[in-house]
Amino acid sequence: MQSNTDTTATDHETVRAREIAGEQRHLDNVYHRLEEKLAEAEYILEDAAKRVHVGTPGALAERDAQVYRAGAHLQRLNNEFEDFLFGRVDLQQADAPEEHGIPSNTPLDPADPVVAETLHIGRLGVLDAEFGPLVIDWRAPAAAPFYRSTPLEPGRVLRRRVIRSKGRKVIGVEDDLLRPDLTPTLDGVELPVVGDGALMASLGRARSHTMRDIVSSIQKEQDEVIRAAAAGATLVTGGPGTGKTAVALHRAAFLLYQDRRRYAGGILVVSPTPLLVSYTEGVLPSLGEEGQVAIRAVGSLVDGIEAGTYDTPRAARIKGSARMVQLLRRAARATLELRAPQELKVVARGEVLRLDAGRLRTVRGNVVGSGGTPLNLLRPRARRLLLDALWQEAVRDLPRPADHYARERRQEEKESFDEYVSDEAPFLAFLDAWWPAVTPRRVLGTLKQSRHTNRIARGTVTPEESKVLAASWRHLSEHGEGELSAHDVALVDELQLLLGEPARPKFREVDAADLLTGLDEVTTFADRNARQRERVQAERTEYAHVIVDESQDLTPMQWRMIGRRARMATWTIVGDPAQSSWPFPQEAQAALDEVLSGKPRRRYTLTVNYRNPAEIAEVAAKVLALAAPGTPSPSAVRHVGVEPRFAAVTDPSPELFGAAARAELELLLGEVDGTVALVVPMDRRAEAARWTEGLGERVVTLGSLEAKGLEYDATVVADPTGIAGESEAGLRVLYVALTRATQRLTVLSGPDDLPDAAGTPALLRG
Ligand SMILES: Nc1ncnc2c1ncn2[C@@H]1O[C@H](COP(=O)(O)OP(=O)(O)OP(=O)(O)O)[C@@H](O)[C@H]1O
Repeated sequence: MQSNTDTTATDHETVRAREIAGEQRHLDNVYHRLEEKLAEAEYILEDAAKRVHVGTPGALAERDAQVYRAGAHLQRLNNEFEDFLFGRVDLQQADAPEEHGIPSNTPLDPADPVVAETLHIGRLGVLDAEFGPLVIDWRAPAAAPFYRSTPLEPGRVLRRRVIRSKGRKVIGVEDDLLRPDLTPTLDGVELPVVGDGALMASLGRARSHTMRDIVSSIQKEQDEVIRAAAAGATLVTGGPGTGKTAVALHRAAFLLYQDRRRYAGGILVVSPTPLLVSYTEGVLPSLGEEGQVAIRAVGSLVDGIEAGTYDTPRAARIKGSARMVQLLRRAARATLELRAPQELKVVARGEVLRLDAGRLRTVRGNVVGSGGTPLNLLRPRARRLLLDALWQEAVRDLPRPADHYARERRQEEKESFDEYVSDEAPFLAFLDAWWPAVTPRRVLGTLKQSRHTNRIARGTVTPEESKVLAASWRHLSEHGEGELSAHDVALVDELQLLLGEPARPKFREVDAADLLTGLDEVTTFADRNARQRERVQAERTEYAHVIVDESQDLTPMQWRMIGRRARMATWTIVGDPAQSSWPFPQEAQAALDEVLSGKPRRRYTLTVNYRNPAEIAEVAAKVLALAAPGTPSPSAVRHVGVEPRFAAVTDPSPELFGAAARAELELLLGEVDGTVALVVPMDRRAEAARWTEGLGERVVTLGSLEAKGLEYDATVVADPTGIAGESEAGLRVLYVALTRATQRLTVLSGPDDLPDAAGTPALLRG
């Protein structure tokens, strides 16, 4: 005979199985409909292809538009969605009819327990043959109650359900009853409630090397950010693990859904490291969005350059500072003048004409003027002013023309003089040497000479700082070839602006000063064509919306670089000042203010830590109190029942320390199913890579700055004192390292920071 508890358990299983079977029927209907839509899209494509012979421009344009729409539709339907259908809400009767497709969220009678409407939520909207909603796109206004309703503010929602499926098979449902005070009914039968809630189930899962979307469990405060209006700038702060990265990516998908035409202009997501880029890259495709969103590391924003080295904290601090603008301006000019010939000598009109060093200096000053035109674009102007100066030499001893006819004749002579001289080999060779095309890398190449750097840096950085800068570029060739850091990339971008693209000699050279004054001479088709091409190229570096992740780390120079790609854009900026590795927040804020200049801002704070269990969050909070006193810790939503482990190596030998780190990693590999990370000070990365050799793919070794934004099932933070002492921002970097784990944390200290009797190293005793 069965006991009472057994009976209850069996009943639960029966109810669960029945509910799963019900959702399976709905999912089968959805796939059936999707197949019909797929066939329709294929037909449209074929039909459009047949219309290739219809000749009128209007018909061809319509065909193109049709092909585009059908192709996009096909691509989205063909996407292999995991959990295509993931949510359901059962709603009370609304107090008002739908308006503009948005259902009222207020019940006619809050005490009415009857389910009047059921909505299913999924990654894409699917309509049945009668245009009734089979699935509502998660981004549609009608789906908002799924994310916004809470037991405190349930709106019309009686029950919220998360549906889990694999391929086409429903494998589980998790319910939240939002009106426990009522006994909701559907078709006269009590509404069953299955499972313990979806959020906890999803947070407890093992982590892999890629981030998952959170579409089935977005929380209310996160949903408000995702659906915030696009205009101006949306600024989001929140502690580690509060979902800032996840929210930022879901917001990109939301914006595309809401205004695909506008955001077809491109959404740029700026990430701090290539590691975080590859970690987050899969999220948007899993939401059905690809193509319009470019996720790029801050060191990869300039085409053709991939930052590959790290600066020392000292060098990074100088390179990131806005003082570099002035220094680079001078460096660009100095590079132009480097090895410039001191005399111009040409033979024309039967005599030798010369411009000496003093005269050349004056001409150069006039070329540059005060307009701030990029140096490379000034070459046509340099050519013209040199010709003018030579002409003055040529007519030095002639009387001034007396009347209009004489002036006209002189002008004609000047024109043939210009034509003759500008084709002369000595003049051309001089121009090449005196106004060479300068590349950003070439400028950096000159700065590796500390004496040169010191000379031009006067008043912008100290002699000692210029030595640090020069040392950081010592590995570059004279032309600046060699690996660059993420901070260098921002400098290259700034230089690109100061220098401009070198003029293209193929076309008539356009005087940039004329362009600036608005005087446009008669242009050839080639000119217009070339300019048009330049404009299109320039537009490719501009985006309609820019999302900045880990914004707290951006330097003023990096803000300037990103700002140049977002002149017309709206913004979403997420970050956590307490995790900042940039030591001068006020300077960075000033650069951001300049970039956002006058755009309206809306601010949000995320308060719940979904990553770290409370046991780990508590240790991190101690470091937070030191790193950013007064900053509140986000509250952790779960406990794992295991305290972080503190281990120590008393012997100073690096080998013993390495062996201990390896042993700790092996221990953790046995305790968790997913990934395990070892985080070490930046300058111990090479030795740490040796400690972990052969431990397999689940183990990752990271320098402290590389850990930004990433997460693992378990982490070993080795040499916390070393990490804290790396720079002025070291404690904040340590705070980042301590908040990467979803289940287990081990802190391994060396002899500099031995634990007390309770096992806690001095640094973490708080
Ligand atoms: N609503 C949610 N449902 C399920 N998981 C969530 C939810 N919100 C966040 N998470 C998970 O919590 C973890 C932390 O999220 P995320 O990396 O976006 O946080 P973050 O605020 O960017 O953290 P950090 O500042 O440390 O980089 C991720 O695994 C994410 O999937």
